[in-house]
Amino acid sequence: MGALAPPFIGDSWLASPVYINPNPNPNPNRNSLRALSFASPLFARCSPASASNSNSASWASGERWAWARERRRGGGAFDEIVDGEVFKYYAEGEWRKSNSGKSVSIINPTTRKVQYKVQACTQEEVNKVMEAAKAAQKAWARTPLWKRAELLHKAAAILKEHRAPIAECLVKEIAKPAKDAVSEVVRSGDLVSYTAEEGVRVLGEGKLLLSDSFPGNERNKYCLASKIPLGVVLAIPPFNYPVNLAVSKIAPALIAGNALVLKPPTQGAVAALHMIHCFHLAGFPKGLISCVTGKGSEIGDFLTMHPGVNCISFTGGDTGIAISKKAGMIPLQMELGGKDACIVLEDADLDLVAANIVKGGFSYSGQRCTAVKVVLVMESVADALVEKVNAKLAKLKVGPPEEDSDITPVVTESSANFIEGLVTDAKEKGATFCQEYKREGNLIWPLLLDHVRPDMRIAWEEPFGPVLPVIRISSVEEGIHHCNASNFGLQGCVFTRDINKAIMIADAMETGTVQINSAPARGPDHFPFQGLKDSGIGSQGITNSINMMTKVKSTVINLPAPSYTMG
Ligand SMILES: NC(=O)C1=CN([C@@H]2O[C@H](COP(=O)(O)OP(=O)(O)OC[C@H]3O[C@@H](n4cnc5c(N)ncnc54)[C@H](OP(=O)(O)O)[C@@H]3O)[C@@H](O)[C@H]2O)C=CC1
Ligand SMILES: O=C(O)[C@H](O)COP(=O)(O)O
Repeated sequence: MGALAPPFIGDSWLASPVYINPNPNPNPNRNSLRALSFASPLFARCSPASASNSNSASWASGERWAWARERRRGGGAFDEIVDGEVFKYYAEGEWRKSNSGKSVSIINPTTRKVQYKVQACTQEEVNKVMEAAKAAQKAWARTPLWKRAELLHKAAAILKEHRAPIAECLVKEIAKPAKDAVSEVVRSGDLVSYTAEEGVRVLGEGKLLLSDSFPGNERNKYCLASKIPLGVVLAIPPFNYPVNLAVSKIAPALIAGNALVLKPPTQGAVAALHMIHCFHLAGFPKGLISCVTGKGSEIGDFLTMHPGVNCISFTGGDTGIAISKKAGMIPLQMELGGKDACIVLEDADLDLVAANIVKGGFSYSGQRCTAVKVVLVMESVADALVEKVNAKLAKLKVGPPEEDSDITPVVTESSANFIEGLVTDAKEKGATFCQEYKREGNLIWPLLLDHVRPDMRIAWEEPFGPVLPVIRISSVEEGIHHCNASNFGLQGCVFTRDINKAIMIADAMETGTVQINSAPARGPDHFPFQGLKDSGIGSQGITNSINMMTKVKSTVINLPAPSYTMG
């Protein structure tokens, strides 16, 4: 392995490349991949030169200068979160190095080189964080609601102020297109502010129940029910929204009076650490918020089975199913995978459908749980729809995230290999390729697969990449049947001009949300967001998350004799 230069240490960083690799052929896997691809007639691959600048030396140096500019915009605010070449973890209000002496590397999906390193925290460090969280939570629960809200508003403002350096991390760690990366941070600030306001409303109210409304009772008991915190909330977000899906757990937990321990995804951890620093700068009490880093496969079980955890809010893949079996008797909020179906009827506005399929299926290269993941279109309009979608796909810009390309490299090489496996299976089983399959490293060109049949893996599995299957159906019932036969049930959508039909189809689809005449989406962030079946447990969205991170406490006033208030 080559020597790592500090990711950004003042001016000295400017002089050194992000990664100094003495090996002229640093990525042996890349050659083996290429050998594999050229061996197969299916795959026409681009040479490195033809791949939209993705690896060129000039781009690499331009990239470093842009990075340095962003760094300066951060104004040194983030200096204390990094030590040498490794980012610190956050515990008891401080940025610390792990005693493990080990780090975890974060690979830039575009360059496929080490971009950052984070601490590999130990079990002992997790124990300490949990103890501190428990102690801090007691005091926090006694902090007036308006003060909690005030701090959250402050954190939101700091987060938005530092959107540029945080967005830059998202670009480098998860290859999120530059504009989308900024949007993620701004959206996160808005989410935190909205949560503060909503929390004041939702948690500022309780319920009064009078006993004489239940048969056989007089009015001698008054029940006062209010919402109280759970204790320590463990938040585990996925790589695709490491900031937004972290704050969507952090803000509701905090406003409700809980302490919060964050385990960020490895890809996206540095963006998450920057975001946590914004909460630190806002002045939250020591120990209330912590962020422990390390591979989920190594510290995940220790965290999720820790006796100090009173609630887990998780977003990710099948890992969530395993967590739910091990977690014990604590509330769980799980948002897992999806195979979001798009049902297209004969009377649909095909231009609208095509625009939504391209945006819904291919934005962030299909790496969204709410991406359109299978199109179920009536045979009579299928040719016309496929033609319109293909015309739009041809206009997408494919390349590095720094250039704000529409299609950027997928998050890891193993993810790209998985996607390729689905494509190979579809090819072998006779799907029609509307475009040539192309791949350069982790970068996969957008691909529409027509005439997909249920015996193909892509009909059921989520690629989490820019590959979309089209299944032609001869009846609406066939489309609903395919949607409901999936083990997932996150979102779905239906396109028709007939609102009565749309509502009946929406009712019949076994998914947490159905969008009528638009692609699936989680936002706006205060809308309820939930998955049925293997897609999740519970519901998110700001109000639902606040409620989920509380429990109800009742105090009953027992009068010696019935008492009725007079008008
Ligand atoms: N429904 C939804 O809202 C969303 C669903 N997804 C789904 O997530 C998948 C892709 O995201 P991805 O991040 O790869 O998902 P993963 O399930 O692999 O990882 C999600 C998070 O869990 C952590 N983790 C891994 N192993 C464990 C463990 N044993 N215990 C506790 N935590 C663990 C990961 O950390 P580390 O990175 O260190 O491994 C990461 O922070 C897709 O299947 C997609 O459908 C993604 C986004 C949203
Ligand atoms: O994690 C995901 O993929 C999301 O929760 C989807 O959010 P979006 O619909 O806003 O992209």
